[in-house]
Amino acid sequence: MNMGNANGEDAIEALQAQAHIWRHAFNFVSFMSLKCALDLGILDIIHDHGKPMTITQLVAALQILNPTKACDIYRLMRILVHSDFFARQKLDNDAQEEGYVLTNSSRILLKNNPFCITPTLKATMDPIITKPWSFLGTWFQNDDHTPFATAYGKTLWDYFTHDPQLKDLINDGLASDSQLVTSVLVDKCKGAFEGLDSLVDVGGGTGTTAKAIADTFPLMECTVFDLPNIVAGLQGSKNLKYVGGNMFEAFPTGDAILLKKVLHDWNDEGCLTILKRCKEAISSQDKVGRKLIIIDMVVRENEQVNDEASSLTKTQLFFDMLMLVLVAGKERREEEWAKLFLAAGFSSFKITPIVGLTSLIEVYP
Ligand SMILES: C[S@@+](CC[C@H](N)C(=O)[O-])C[C@H]1O[C@@H](n2cnc3c(N)ncnc32)[C@H](O)[C@@H]1O
Ligand SMILES: O=c1cc(-c2ccc(O)cc2)oc2c(O)c(O)ccc12
Repeated sequence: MNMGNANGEDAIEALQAQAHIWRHAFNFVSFMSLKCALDLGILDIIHDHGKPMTITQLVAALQILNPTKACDIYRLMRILVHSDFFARQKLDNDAQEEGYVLTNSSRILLKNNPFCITPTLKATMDPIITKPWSFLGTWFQNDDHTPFATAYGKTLWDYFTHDPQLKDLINDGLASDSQLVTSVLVDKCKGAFEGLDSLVDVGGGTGTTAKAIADTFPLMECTVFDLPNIVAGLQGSKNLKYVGGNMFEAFPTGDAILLKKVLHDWNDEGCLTILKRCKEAISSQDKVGRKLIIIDMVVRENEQVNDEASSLTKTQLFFDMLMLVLVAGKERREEEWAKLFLAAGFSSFKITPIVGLTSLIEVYP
């Protein structure tokens, strides 16, 4: 563009650029409007109503005390319809009046949906988690570990020790995310676990994934290993136990070690230490078929064949930035994974995309 001598075409280009910038700058509006709908319980109210719900019925159910705010609920619903979280439907075939109904994207946020990801969303939407994004620029020009550390002067894990509520919020979020991935895992990727007598889920959190594996394979001895403050007081079962410790020091051995969304929390140096420990832990077994099983993202940066693939990659890149901001971790491409496995002394690996963003990676000693 010629900056000094603007003509009509320059102005059209500038208007398009402006619209593009505003669209991105206002991405947070959808996010915050959805947060408001969740805070007010609008999704469950519309679901429990059982048929399209008019704006009048919704306002009444929300018990809006100040009548001047009632029409603002319409404005909130309008942006949420535009973002595909709700749709408008005729009350019945002949009627002109319309009401709000849920869409696929809001049904998954209902409290009683077995795959509800509302806790994950609530964790990412929490002001403690969103504040460090404002420190990204400052962080690039200082020596801090993460923008989170720039904002709070401590790591996320240290923050948990003085704010158990944040710890529970993030753990509930990760557990709700695990529910969905794990149900697909034990169904579509069952073969990866068959024949194993023991499995240690390192960094296994509160055990959602290991519980599902232990239930699917009752003869497998499963161990959830995580920091002592995460596993304290958790009850195991016949073939599931909890062990507290530090994965950078030592963890129990097994035919298979599982690392689910653990390596994305660490930089390459941290991952290498964990991977070498995993290799030692499975090498001490004499079982044929022993392996490391990783569930994490494999970023498909250069393979966008259609709009859906391109949108999945974009979401993976968003998570990559979240890991940078919170924990100095990263989401990795296949070549980056391969380099780490080779450096840790593994001989080969196999990637199986599970569904959506995540893949199963089997790594052999
Ligand atoms: C992103 S979470 C993943 C949890 C679980 N695997 C899942 O998919 O829901 C990472 C886990 O690593 C654990 N962790 C962090 N540092 C650790 C350490 N030094 N030793 C053991 N576990 C650790 C955290 O407590 C957390 O539960
Ligand atoms: O807030 C989060 C969210 C995730 C997360 C959720 C869903 C996915 O499919 C991948 C990642 O992971 C987190 C994480 O690893 C962490 O250390 C802190 C926060 C979060």
